[in-house]
Amino acid sequence: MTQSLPTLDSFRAILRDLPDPDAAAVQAAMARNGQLTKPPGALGRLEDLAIWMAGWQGTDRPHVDAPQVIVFAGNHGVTARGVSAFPAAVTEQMVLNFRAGGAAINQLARCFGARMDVHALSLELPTADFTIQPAMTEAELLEALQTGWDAVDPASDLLVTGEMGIGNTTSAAALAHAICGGVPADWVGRGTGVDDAGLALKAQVVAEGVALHAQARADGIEALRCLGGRELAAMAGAILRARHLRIPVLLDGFICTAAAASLDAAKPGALDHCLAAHVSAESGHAPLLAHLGKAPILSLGLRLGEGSGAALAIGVIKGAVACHSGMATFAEAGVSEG
Ligand SMILES: O=C(O)c1ccc[n+]([C@@H]2O[C@H](COP(=O)([O-])O)[C@@H](O)[C@H]2O)c1
Ligand SMILES: Cc1cc2nc[nH]c2cc1C
Repeated sequence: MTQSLPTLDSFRAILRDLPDPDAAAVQAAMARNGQLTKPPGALGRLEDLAIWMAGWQGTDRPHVDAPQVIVFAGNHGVTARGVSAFPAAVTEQMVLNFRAGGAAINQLARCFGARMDVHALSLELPTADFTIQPAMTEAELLEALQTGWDAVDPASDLLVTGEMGIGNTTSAAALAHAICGGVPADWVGRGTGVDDAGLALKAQVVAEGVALHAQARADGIEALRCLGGRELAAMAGAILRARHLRIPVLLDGFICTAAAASLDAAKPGALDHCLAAHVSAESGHAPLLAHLGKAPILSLGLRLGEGSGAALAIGVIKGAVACHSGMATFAEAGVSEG
C-alpha cells in the first residue's frame, strides 16, 4: 500500500527525513571493484556508477533487472502566451501515441527492457497561466505529487521519470530562474523549436512570472506550485518516493531536472539518489546540471523529453552493473595482478 500525502506538510516532512546509501555496501563494492580482472580504473566512470548503484541498492552486486520508465503528461495555461512551436492539443495526442506504442520512448524503453507507464494528469484542466496567478492551488499540487508518488513500482530497481507537456520548457525555465537566479535568458531555450521572437517572448514571460511569484523563490516546493506544472510535480513526487525506497533515479532532460531541482532547493542533498542521464540541447539544461553539481552520462544533442535520454542511459547503467557484478576476480580467473 502506498503512503498517502494528506497535506503539503506531510510531503515536506518526508523530504526532511531521507534515507542515505548503504555505506557498508559501498565499501564492499569498492573492494570488489579493486579485485576485478582489469587494470585499475580501466572501466572509467562505469566503475563509479556501479559502486554508486551498490550503495543505493544495499548490495555489492548491484543489478538492473526491473527498470521502470514513467511518463507524466500535463497541460500549461502559459501556452496562451504563444510560447511553444506546437499547439497544446499535442500533449493529449502524444499521450495516445505513448499508449499505442508509437513514440520514441516506447522504442527506447523496449530496447532497454524497461516497463513503461503513462500518467496523464487532468489534461482537460491546464494549469493557470503563471504570469497571472499561481500555476496550481495547494490541492492541485498535492494531487500531482501523490500521482507521482503512487506511480513508482516498489519492485523496480532503476527509475526514469519523463514528461510530455506543450509549453513546459517555459515553466521549467521559470522554475530554474526562481531557484538558481541569473536572468531569464540564462534559462529559456527553443523548446520544440521557437524562433528568435519566440525566444524573446519566453524570456519576457519567465521574467513576468518570477516577478509575480517573487516570494516563492525562497521555497522550492512553493516555486513548483507557482511556476511548475502537474507533470513536473508528479516527477518530483516520484523522485521523492524513489528516495524513500532507495531506488536510484536517472534524470532526463531540462524539464525533469527543473522539477527535481525544486526538491534540491527545499532540501539540499534530496537528489543524491539521482544521476543526470544526459545533457539536453535545451540551453538551460547544462547550467541547471552545473547548479546541481551533476555531470551528465550522455551528451547526444537530444531535446525530446519523454524520458528518452534517461532511457538510453539505462543501457549504460546496465553495462556498469553487469561488469561489476559479473566479472571474475584476479584470484578466480587465475590472472596475474600488476
Ligand atoms: O527534455 C528536454 O530537455 C526537452 C527540451 C525541449 C523540448 N522538450 C519537450 O518538448 C515539449 C516542451 O516544449 P515547448 O516548446 O512546448 O515548451 C515537452 O513535451 C518536452 O517533453 C523536452
Ligand atoms: C510531436 C512532439 C513529441 C514530443 N515528445 C515530447 N515532447 C514533444 C513535443 C512534440 C511537439
